[in-house]
Amino acid sequence: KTVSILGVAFSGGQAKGGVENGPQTLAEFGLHQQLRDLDWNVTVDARCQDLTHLQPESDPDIGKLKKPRYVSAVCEYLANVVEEHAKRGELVLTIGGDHSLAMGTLGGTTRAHPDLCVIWVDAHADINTPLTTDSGNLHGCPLAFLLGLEGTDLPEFSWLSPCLTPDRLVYIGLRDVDQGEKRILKQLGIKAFSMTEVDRYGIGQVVEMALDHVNPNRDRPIHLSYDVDGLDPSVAPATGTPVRGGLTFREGHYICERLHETGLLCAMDVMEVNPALAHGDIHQLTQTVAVGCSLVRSALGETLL
Ligand SMILES: N/C(=N\O)NCCC[NH3+]
Ligand SMILES: [Mn+2]
Ligand SMILES: [Mn+2]
Ligand SMILES: [Mn+2]
Repeated sequence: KTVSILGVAFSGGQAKGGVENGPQTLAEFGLHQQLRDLDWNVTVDARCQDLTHLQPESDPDIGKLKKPRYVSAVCEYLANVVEEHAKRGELVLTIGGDHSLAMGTLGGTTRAHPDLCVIWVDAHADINTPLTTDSGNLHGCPLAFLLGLEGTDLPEFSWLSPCLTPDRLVYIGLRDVDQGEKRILKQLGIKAFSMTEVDRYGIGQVVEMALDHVNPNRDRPIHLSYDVDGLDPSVAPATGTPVRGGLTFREGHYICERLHETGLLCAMDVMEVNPALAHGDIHQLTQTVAVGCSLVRSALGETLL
């Protein structure tokens, strides 16, 4: 079994510097060898390492959207690389970088696995459209583009055809959803297990209900898109938009352990690790990087016993 690791040093979907160093910090923490030790054949694809050459000379806002052409170009490139690895039957592991990259990862994996389902672990819904976004930061919008929602049919994103339907998406960990996003979730009937449901039912039940919703016969490939801010800030402090009341260390890992058990994981994204936001505290940095690596190990088969 082969896992292809794509480190994508990209921060264009949001405004805080440092998230582009996520991939390197996880690599330096030893992630690659850790996966080899779990009997994975690890290939590291460096093509997405540094995509700064894709940044256009000028990239004026489109409406509120910031750096639209840069984000689009990076995601288009990433989608092609992800597609290549996914079509070879490899598990595609993308280390970000900000969550706008999901337009690339899911853009690529859905070409190889059109019947896939998505488990989106995040404090945020990341489903703002160009019309509902406040900040214009595209890391808050990837799912709107992937679902082809109103206003996402921009010529600058013409390479990305809608590749996801609402019934194939389920969230775990939501607790900071914009008003416009709440409307969209309701209108589209998208299943979301917020932290309220995690507390009400427990993570074990939540993951089963999530799988029952998007993968009732347990026969669809699963793309796990993991924003580390889904975890509580006490667990993963070095991230751009921390929100209190998140998943515990164990809840965060249980999701990965359970998804490994399905044997259906085709891709995993680990997004929004920002080493620059450790508040100068080496422990907060190490803690966040360590949890990023352990989430991956759990999704790739590491067990406690
Ligand atoms: N981390 C973020 N998304 O996952 N930030 C953007 C969301 C703001 N509504
Ligand atoms: Mn996110
Ligand atoms: Mn988030
Ligand atoms: Mn709890």
